[in-house]
Amino acid sequence: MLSVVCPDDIIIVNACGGPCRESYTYDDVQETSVFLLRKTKYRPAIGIICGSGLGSLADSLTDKECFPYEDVPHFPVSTVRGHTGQLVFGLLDGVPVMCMQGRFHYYEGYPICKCAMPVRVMKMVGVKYLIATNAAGGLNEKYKVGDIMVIKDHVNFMGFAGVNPLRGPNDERFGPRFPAVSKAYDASLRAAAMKIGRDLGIEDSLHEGVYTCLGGPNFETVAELSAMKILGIDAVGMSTVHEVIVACHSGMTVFAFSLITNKCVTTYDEEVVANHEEVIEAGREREDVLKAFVSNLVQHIRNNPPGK
Ligand SMILES: O=P(O)(O)O[C@@H]1C[C@H](O)[C@@H](CO)O1
Ligand code: HPA
Repeated sequence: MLSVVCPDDIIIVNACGGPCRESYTYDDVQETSVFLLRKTKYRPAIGIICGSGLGSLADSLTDKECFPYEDVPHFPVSTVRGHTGQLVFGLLDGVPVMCMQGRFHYYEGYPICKCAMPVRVMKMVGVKYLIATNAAGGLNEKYKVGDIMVIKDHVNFMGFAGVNPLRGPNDERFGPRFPAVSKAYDASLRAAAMKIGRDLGIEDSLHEGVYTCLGGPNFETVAELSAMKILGIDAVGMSTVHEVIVACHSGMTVFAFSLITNKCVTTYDEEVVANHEEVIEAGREREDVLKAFVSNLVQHIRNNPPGK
C-alpha cells in the first residue's frame, strides 16, 4: 500500500485503487448529505446497516432508490462478498428507511473513522434511530447458528489499542469530545425487541449479550476466544462497534443485533473451522425471520419513538 504525506492530510491508496483520506471534515459529510438529499424523495428517521449476508433486508424494501457507493461523494466502496455496496432508500412495510447494503471494515484497509463515516451521513440526512446488524460467531455456549443476539453492550478491543473512530481533532458539530457510551444500546428498544421475539415465536433463539469487534480479517485463535470468554463476551465479529460509537457521539438512538452465523471454535480438536461461506449461508437461511424481526422493530419505533 502506497502512502504519501501531504501538508495537512494523509492520503492512502485504498484496496480499490482510489484515494482514501485518513480523515474527513464536516464539510465533506455535508457534501455527501446534500448530494443524497437532492437525489432522494425520502427523509427517513431510521437507518439500517446490513451486515454480512443480511443485505436481503434492503432488497425487500419497496419503492427503492439505490445509490451505489462509487457514485456517492466521499464514500468508500465495499470490497467484501455479501456486501453489495449501495445506499438504499425505500419503504419497509410502509415505513421510510435508509439502508446501507454493505458496510466498511477496518480490515478492508480503510481508516476506522472512514468505516464509520456513513453513520454521520445518516445523521445529517435526518436519521435519528440506527439499527446496526452484523454476522458474528457465537462464543456463548448456549447460542446456536441462526440465533439472534440483541446487543446490550460491547467491548471495544480495537479501542484498547487506540483505534477509535473519534480519534483526532473533535469537531463539536458532530458531537462532544468525551461522549459517554455506557448506555449505548437503548434499553427500551432492547426490551421491545425481546417482546417482538416472543410475539414472533422465536424466543428460544433470541438472546441479549455482549459483542466485541476484532480487526480481522482472520477468524480468532482458540486462545483468543478462551480469553474473550473469560471477559464475558458472547459474540465475536469485525464491525458495528465503530458505527455505534459514532452514532452515540452524534446523539442517535441505537439498536443493534448479531445473527449468530457460526459457533466459535474453542477447542483444538474440533474438525470444523470458521469460514465466510457459512456466514453468508446462515444469513440466507434466516432471511425471513430477520426481515420480520427488523420490520416489527421499525414499526415499533414509528409508533413509540424512544425519547432521547
Ligand atoms: O459486516 P459484518 O460484521 O456482518 O461481517 C462479518 C465480519 C466479517 O466481515 C465477515 C466474516 O465472515 O462477517
Ligand atoms: N468471528 C469474527 N467475525 C465473524 C465471525 C466469527 O466467528 N462470524 C461472523 N463474523
